[in-house]
Amino acid sequence: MARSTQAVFAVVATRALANLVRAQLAGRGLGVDWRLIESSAEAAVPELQGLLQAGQLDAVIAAGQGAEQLRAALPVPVVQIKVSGYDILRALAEARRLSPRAVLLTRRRLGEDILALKPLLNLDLTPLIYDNDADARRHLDTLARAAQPVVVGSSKVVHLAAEYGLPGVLIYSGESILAAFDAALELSRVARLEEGKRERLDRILESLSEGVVAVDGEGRVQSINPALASLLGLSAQQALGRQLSELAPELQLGEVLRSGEPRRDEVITLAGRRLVTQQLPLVEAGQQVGAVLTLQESSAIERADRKLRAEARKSPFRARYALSDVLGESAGIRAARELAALYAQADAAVLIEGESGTGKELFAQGIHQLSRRAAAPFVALNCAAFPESLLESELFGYEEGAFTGSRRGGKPGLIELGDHGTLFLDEIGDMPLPLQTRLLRVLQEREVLRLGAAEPIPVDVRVIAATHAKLQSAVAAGRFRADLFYRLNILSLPLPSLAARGDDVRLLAERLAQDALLRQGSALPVAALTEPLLAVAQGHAWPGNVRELQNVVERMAVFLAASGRLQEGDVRRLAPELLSGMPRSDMPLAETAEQLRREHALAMLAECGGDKTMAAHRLGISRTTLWRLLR
Ligand SMILES: Nc1ncnc2c1ncn2[C@@H]1O[C@H](COP(=O)(O)OP(=O)(O)OP(=O)(O)O)[C@@H](O)[C@H]1O
Repeated sequence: MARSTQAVFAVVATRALANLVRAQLAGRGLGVDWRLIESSAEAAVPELQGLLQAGQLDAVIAAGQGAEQLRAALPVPVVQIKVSGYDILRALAEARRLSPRAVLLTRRRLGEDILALKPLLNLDLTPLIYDNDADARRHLDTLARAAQPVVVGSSKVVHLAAEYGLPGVLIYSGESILAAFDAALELSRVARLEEGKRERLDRILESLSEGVVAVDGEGRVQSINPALASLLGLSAQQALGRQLSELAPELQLGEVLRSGEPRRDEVITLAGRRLVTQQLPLVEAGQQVGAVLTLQESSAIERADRKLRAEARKSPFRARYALSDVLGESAGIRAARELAALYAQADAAVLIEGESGTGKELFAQGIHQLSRRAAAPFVALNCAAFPESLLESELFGYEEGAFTGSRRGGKPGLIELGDHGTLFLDEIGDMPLPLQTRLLRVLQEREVLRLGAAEPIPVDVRVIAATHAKLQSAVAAGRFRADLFYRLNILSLPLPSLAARGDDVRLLAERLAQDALLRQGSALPVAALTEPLLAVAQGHAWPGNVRELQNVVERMAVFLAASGRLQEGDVRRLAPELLSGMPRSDMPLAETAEQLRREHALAMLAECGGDKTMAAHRLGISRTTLWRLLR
């Protein structure tokens, strides 16, 4: 249906009103296309329907009962020309000019308050009501025989009055007609907006490969998209208005219509296909007005699920930490942070040396995040965690058929997946010699050869390697290739152990405790955890560094959140490793002996369940000596 760009109105009016419309509207720029149908409402219906089908009708304007009839017959806005108080006054004044007597002949009582002003008009006015044409004629016949007044009324009344030789005055005014045009303009503007929205929605529904159907409160199809209609072997047009359950008994929305509750992910079989349905109530202004059902092929969902999982597998290739996540204010950690920030600006290989748990991966991520490679992948691999063959295929990937059981289409290795990004190789010292040779080739040639492949693939990765042991001794022992060592150790970043970081232990313990308590949902102050912990851990060597501290804090937080209180005795019981730790290598001998004595005493105290008298007795010392030791 071609639609005209300008709004098109039809005015339906008879005789006197038609003349007024012509006189009022001719030559006026109304910004609309309008036509006058000079006939009764009933007789105008076929012509109006024709206009509607041709897309040439936005609104109809008519008067009185005719407007009501047209509203019932047409699916377009119908605006009624209203009679205002001013119209009545104007018509009565006009009547007064023609005669001192007038009759207001209308279907309904009109302008009661205006009629109250009758004495002012100096007019002998009688209001009369009529029901139908015969009734109107009866009144007019009586009037013609007797008083011979002027008759004020609708177009039809004026026409009938003329038949009885009575002068008539039309009750409508030009202003009422213009007001009706304004109302029609507004209505058609809103209707066009609504239609535009509906059309857009239809286009969207048409473009969906999923089936969609909406029903009204009685389960009748209000809207259906071609995907579902064709599944049902119908056109959308054929399905409209019919009961959905008749079209396809498998598609049930009755339960949703009854309960107003959505039903999700139900599996049905329709036309021999396994489909997953979603059924939702349709609610407008708080009222349930129907329900909507969508259908999707289960195989499409499975495909999407596989794809999502594959995507999710890729996401670990992102760095989660920045250098700002490296906590600590000790000179050692500050220097390391500054060095790392500097290295981030370069693109050469970095070798991070530090004990286990000192934050080597954290620093590697931080460097990547601050480097020009930040938007590309950060791929981490622990070389100590895999046997040689697996490590090789993980790193370099393989071609289809490279070995029995190799995946179809082959598999890219981490070096390839880290293209344009950073490859973090933890525990590089544990990399077997043959793989060291292959890695060296990647770094020299900037290309990777998948296992079983003939052609290398160019790659651009920055390598950050890490080691807990001095790599140089592995080189000296012949376990690590010297040339690879020099390739990796261009920028070297030594990380201090936690024990060498002084006050950082407290700072880290406090920050970690804060996070751990939050995770436990505890509102207890951080000091309730850190004070007893740090008191017991004094002098502890922290061989597991920050990771060890993290674990201990986590354990204490769980206990504290559950019991509401943490005492030194609890710490000793929960973290006995804090007592049996080896003295640190950088301690003077006197301190070492002191620490060993204290730890032994603490262990005994823990064994005695915190009973100091018993612990002192078993240690063979006085309570005072024990107290001094533990101070
Ligand atoms: N300075 C620090 N500030 C905050 N958290 C830290 C710091 N150092 C380490 N961590 C945390 O300690 C844990 C261990 O760090 P990371 O894995 O980086 O250490 P690593 O040296 O790579 O250990 P490993 O050699 O055992 O793999 C991580 O959870 C990390 O976030």
